[in-house]
Amino acid sequence: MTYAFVKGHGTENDFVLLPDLDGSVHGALTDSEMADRVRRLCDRRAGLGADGILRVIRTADYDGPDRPVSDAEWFMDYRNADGTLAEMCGNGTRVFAEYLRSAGLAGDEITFATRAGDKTLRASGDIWTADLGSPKLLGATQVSVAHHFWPAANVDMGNPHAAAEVESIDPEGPVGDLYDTPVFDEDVYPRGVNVEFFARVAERHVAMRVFERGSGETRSCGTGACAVMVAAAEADGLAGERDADVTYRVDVPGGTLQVTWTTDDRILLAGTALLVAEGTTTL
Ligand SMILES: N[C@@H](CCC[C@H](N)C(=O)O)C(=O)O
Repeated sequence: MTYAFVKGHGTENDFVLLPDLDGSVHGALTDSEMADRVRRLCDRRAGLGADGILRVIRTADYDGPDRPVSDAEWFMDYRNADGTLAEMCGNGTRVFAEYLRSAGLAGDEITFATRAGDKTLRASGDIWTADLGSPKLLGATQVSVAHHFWPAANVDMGNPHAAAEVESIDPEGPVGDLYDTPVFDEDVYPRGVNVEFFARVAERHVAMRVFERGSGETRSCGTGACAVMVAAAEADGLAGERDADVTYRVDVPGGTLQVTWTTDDRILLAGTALLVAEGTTTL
């Protein structure tokens, strides 16, 4: 079977988009067949290569796991490179919105469904800003790599994060090459976790690396950048009531994101979204 794909990325967190505009292209697959297809597509040697898949489907046509309850026309069916489902993908929301705009299916503002609820995005030129809703600060936890241990903030952005402040994110330092999953508390995160390491660059400016659940180390993670911002802001005493919005610059290996925590407790993630290729595949 041959079907269409589009390749895109947000700060080099890359995705294969699968337009499934009437639900008939991938809808006939069982869950395990779909997971196999995702792994084949994301394979960086034998496939197209991606950190995850964004299936573009009408909410009413989606009949798979975690069916959203939403009046929004479109559903972002996100899957990690290992075939697992995730609730949310921050960079993915921008790339998904850019696809809908470029296909003439949306304008500069759109609300669509995700497994973590409806999300609204607005574009200004090639920068999309996603309103990812209120973060949940769930206390302190711990992560470790190669017998180095760090306290981490447990932040829920719709999906789970452990954000650890470190002296340096240099791969030559204690954080290392992040080939393997950092050790985390499985009682706190029974369904796995995305682990971020961040270091201070300047006031309200941090740099991070991430090991993503289901994808390994990636060049960027939007919800991870939000979790890092929330952890840094909490450490800076800004997690309580704010009388003005607070913005942090978050550098990732693939670029730069801006994260704003508003006075009404919403997290706004701003960054680029680029579509770089389209074609057909038999994978
Ligand atoms: N890269 C994404 C997060 C994708 C999901 C994550 N790996 C998970 O399993 O929760 C982002 O930009 O937020």
